Amino acid sequence: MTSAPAEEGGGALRTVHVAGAGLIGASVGLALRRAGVTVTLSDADPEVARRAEELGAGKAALPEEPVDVLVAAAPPAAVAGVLLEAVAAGRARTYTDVAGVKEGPLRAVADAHPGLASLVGGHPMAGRERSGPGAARTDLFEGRPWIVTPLPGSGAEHVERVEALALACGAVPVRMEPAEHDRAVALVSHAPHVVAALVAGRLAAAPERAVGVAGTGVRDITRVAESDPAPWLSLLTANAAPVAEVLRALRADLDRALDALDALAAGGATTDDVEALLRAGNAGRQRLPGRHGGPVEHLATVPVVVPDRPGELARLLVAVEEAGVNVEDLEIEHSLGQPAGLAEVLVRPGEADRLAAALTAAGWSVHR
Ligand SMILES: NC(=O)C1=CN([C@@H]2O[C@H](COP(=O)(O)OP(=O)(O)OC[C@H]3O[C@@H](n4cnc5c(N)ncnc54)[C@H](O)[C@@H]3O)[C@@H](O)[C@H]2O)C=CC1
Ligand SMILES: O=C(O)C(=O)Cc1ccc(O)cc1
Repeated sequence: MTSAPAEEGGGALRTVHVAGAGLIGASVGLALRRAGVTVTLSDADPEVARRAEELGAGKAALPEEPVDVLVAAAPPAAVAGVLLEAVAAGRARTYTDVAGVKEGPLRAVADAHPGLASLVGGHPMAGRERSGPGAARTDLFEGRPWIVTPLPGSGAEHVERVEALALACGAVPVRMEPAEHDRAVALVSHAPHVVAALVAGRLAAAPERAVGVAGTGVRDITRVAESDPAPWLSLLTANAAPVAEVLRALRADLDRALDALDALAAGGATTDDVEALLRAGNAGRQRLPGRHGGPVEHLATVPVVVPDRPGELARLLVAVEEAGVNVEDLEIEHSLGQPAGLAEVLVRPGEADRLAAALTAAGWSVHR
């Protein structure tokens, strides 16, 4: 679908060049093309740019004229080099990036060009565990925060143009200073990643019989530990000090939890301290915004037994559609060798009873 060029702030956004056509660069290209923007793409590996073009993310070429915005979508360690080359070649009116750390890469460019008004950092808070253009999605940024980090020298029109870029990608722009950004992502993304890796690492050499009885809790808390280490190594290298600060505070919490558990194990202590840490967890989790950046959406789960036969899941989804209910999310629990799996259909709370009744009437086994 193509619409008129994106109009919000800083004038219309008509032309964008994306340097780095991997997961994020190609997703930016796809989203901008959907918004009617003309996109050109380049990559250190021309084959990657060609694949992104094939998927519809833009034309694999350098721009012939300066574009409205150049987006550096290379790994964090390469971003400053990409921006410096582009600024030297005069490729755009406004320059931005999407790297997951902001202070280091932006300072390197600002140091070479003090007071450069056309430079504004950016970081979409959306990603996937896979990389490369083949993993790109047009709707990757839909409803997600896109952190925009102006520098002291950034001009207002350039900040607005980067916000227009975020909006054209379907994201919600949020302004922060680079250092505030780096502390925030250390807290909500980088340190949690390290903790997930540490928890999952405990399982690596554990007895098979213990790992074999794992349920959904440990899967939930270790999901991101499945990611390719390379991009996370770049992020942790570039944001080491803020991440260490979060982990040091966590170490103090862990020491308090140990004291409380040791006291319980020794007998005679109350459960107050352990309860306090569990309640602090409830309070923190409650503060996480929902998928669209608003308050947490509490979805209702309708668990349905799905026989392990080809086409059964598709048949279930058709039955949900026939019930007139929108699927907000879908999770599948399935153990090897079992003749059936459990599909957890997540729907708006007001619709769960109606869906359960409709599926039961249609012959599905609903576990509620
Ligand atoms: N993967 C994720 O979940 C997210 C990543 N980001 C940021 O997006 C940026 C790109 O990450 P991904 O798309 O995930 O990685 P990716 O590995 O899918 O793509 C990066 C691309 O940059 C290219 N590249 C490397 N050096 C280059 C250079 N000097 N000039 C031009 N292209 C170059 C690589 O060949 C590769 O195709 C990173 O800075 C990352 O921090 C931001 C939000 C989420
Ligand atoms: O880790 C997270 O919180 C994500 O939601 C995915 C992600 C990974 C890397 C980024 O730079 C930004 C977002």
